[in-house]
Amino acid sequence: MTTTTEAAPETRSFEADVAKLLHLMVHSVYSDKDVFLRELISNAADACEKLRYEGLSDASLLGDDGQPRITVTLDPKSRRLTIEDNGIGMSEAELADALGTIARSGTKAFMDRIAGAKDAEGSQLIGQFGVGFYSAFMVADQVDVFSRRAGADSAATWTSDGLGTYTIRPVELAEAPARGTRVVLHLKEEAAGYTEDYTIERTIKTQSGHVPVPIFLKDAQGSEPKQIADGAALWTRAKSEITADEYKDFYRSAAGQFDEPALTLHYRAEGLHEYTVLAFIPETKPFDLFDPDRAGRMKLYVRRVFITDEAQILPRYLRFVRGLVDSNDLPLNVSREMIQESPVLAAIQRGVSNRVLSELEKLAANETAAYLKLWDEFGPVLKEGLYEDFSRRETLLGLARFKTTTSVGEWRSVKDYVADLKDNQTAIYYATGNDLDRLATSPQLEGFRARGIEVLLLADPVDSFWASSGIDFGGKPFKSVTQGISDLSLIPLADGAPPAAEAASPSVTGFIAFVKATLGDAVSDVRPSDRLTESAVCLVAPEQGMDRQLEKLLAGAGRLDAAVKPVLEINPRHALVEKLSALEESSDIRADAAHLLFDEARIADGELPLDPRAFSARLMRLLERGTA
Ligand SMILES: Nc1ncnc2c1ncn2[C@@H]1O[C@H](COP(=O)(O)OP(=O)(O)OP(=O)(O)O)[C@@H](O)[C@H]1O
Repeated sequence: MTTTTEAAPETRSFEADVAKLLHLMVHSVYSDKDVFLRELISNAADACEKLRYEGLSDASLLGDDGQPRITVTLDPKSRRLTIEDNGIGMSEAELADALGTIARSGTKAFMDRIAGAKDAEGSQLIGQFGVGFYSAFMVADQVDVFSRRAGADSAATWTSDGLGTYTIRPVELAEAPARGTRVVLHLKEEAAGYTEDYTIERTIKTQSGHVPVPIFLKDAQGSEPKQIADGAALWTRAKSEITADEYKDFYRSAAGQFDEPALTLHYRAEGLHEYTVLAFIPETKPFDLFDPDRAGRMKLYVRRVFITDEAQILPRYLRFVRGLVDSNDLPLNVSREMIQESPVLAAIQRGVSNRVLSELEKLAANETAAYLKLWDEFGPVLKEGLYEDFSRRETLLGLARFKTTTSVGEWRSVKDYVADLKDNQTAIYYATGNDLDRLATSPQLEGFRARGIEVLLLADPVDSFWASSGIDFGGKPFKSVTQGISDLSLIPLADGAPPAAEAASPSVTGFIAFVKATLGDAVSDVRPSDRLTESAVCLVAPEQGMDRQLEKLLAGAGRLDAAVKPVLEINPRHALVEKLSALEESSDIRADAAHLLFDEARIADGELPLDPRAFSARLMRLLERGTA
């Protein structure tokens, strides 16, 4: 006999993020409300799988009920829908923790995005988020959860109307399941359809027919439960017997995604190690793909028992792949930590990673359009591998696709690029920046265009890092267009004009020396440019310096103490430069012009003038002269 029911119920407020999420959920125009059932069944199945795992080391947790089961009960009269499992259950503290907060990372940022989105877009975003337990409030105006943790001799209940607070109190054991969790939905009037036998059976079969726990349906209190899903793990069946729809449903329920899988990979590895892989590449990016805390989403099973989803089966740059690996060789009765260190797991990690990449290669070779769509979504993540995974660098570079100065919006591979090298071209040139359109018009590219040299336009933040990490393709190094004296002078201009140094007249050479003396320490050099054909000036990095974009990124993140002084390049053929060079040496316009040219180059690079006040004073002076 327990006395727990005498304890007063405790009412608590939801964490701010939950309250926001609930508000969004209830008010969303989200049309596909059926997903609440998928979410609750997936939680119930997870709970059964957790128990199966804990039961391995402590059989007493299973007691005399070793068969995992999910039971859905319909009660049209009182408009209630109940989902019950005999899984791991939750203690009172766990109830408060799990159903009062949101543990997932990136939630805050996600909420802000939804709040800023328009209606239709917002509901699409909710879809990407994987709505979780709280989706119950899309169809219910009250939710009661009764739970008893496996092995515990107490039970508790959680109840809420989803409007800001929830209440938790201990309950008599008889009120809760003997083990596990019962979720009771008090359905809203317009959601009464969810007590219809046919609707629920169809919804469960399509959404959750392949969860690895059997599902039973009871069509009224007390009636005999009917099994509607057998809990056979889909991945153990032969590939030839599984339809595309079955894969899709499994993917959706396992990954909590709403899209179609862009690529499905199902195979059995045999030989030294035996394991089955069922993995999916989604069609669209999950919302938290770039959240630094986002871990991989591949589950590890051992002989159909779920072990962990933290085994990092795939490297970080493949974190968009969802699915599972079921191993036959890993020991079941060791801790998760020991499994992490097992050489078998290391072999699986290697094998699966290589296989995913080789499937991507195949797709790239055989189904270009599908591959490019996938690259569009996940390319920026895959490119992280170029500096994180040296052993697979070549493969990853082969998979990479780029927009370039000559590709007119199409994607090009490095192989395509190298096939079109100009005579004497010894490097693969690239320009980095934040924005593709602005990059395409940057002055540094002019000389490359004028020589017909293709330049890769790299606009993802990750690009500055890998591109400047000493990477090459077939012996051709990657070189930034802002870096060093490029070997451009060796490649003739399309119009046959001579290289810059030869093009510079003595007066221009004199003017360049004057600019250098005037700017002093602000620059590391001033020189005639082979890069420029239309603009008068641009900034580049010195020969040994870092790519300018990378330097800016590092300096912005406080990771660089003193930025290296840039080189100012001057176009000796530019009309303005010729005019300035022709001015009397005593002309006081020359000094102002030297500073203004430097500031102009900074602005073209997306920076502020070095000294904004001095800049405007100089500009004013020149304008006044011009209008005098
Ligand atoms: N039936 C259940 N049995 C045991 N614990 C549960 C059950 N339902 C929910 N929980 C607990 O509540 C937590 C929150 O559930 P919720 O569905 O919101 O998110 P999640 O399952 O962690 O994430 P996701 O929906 O992305 O898979 C779960 O992580 C789990 O700890």
